[in-house]
Amino acid sequence: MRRKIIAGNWKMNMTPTEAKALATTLAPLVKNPEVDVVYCVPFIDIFPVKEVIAGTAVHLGAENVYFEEKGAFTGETSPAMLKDAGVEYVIIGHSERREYFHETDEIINKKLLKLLEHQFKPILCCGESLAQREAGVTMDFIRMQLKLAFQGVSASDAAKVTIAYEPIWAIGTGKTATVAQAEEVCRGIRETVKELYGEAIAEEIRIQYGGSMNEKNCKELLAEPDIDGGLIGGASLKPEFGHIVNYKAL
Ligand SMILES: O=C[C@H](O)COP(=O)(O)O
Repeated sequence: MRRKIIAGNWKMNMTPTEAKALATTLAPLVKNPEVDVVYCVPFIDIFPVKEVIAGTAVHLGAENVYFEEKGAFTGETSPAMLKDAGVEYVIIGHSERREYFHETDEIINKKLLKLLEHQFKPILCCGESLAQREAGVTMDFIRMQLKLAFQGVSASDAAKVTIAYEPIWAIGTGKTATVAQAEEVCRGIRETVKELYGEAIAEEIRIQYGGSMNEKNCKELLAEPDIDGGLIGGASLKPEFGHIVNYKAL
């Protein structure tokens, strides 16, 4: 039985002071022993958030990483830096990074390999645009994204990855995929993992849905057999995140 994983992606929100206040507000709300809860926060918020979640069950995550070990890469953050700061999960391949920062599948593959080398738990995002959905190529596109991202990754390492399915048209738009659409793609992702690594890894790997998930739609989405959690943007910045973590009680 896969454990659910509900992660907040705070994106470029929250100054260190605000981050500390948010983590403090959320502290009494995010308790659910059945769920892995992760806060993926901007680099500059890692230390203040770490201080607040110390001694709780909340896991610390980052929103990005660079794939080189160290050196003249102004503005970048290495895996060793994140490891030393206590980060456990790292988001890679988010559509915002692909679109605004021109991250290619090749870059995402390098990041995935580097994170696994350093024993992180990567959260690998994938998802189609509206044009791709309307053209009927959603699953072909995602299958390609996954095959490229997982190049060179061993089966035992693959199981450590969480895959986040995020339809681009649903991110921050208030337009959630229907439960059937989300489950269909998450099942397709599991089938792709099975093609790549076999049934045992496909059954083990966790797949999240992300895209306008909120306290109103999370219970239904999380009840689906292939949706093992959520990657939450907007709603992770509010007390609502606590309700999502306790989705069974909604
Ligand atoms: O990483 C999170 C997603 O991009 C979803 O963002 P959202 O919940 O604001 O739509």
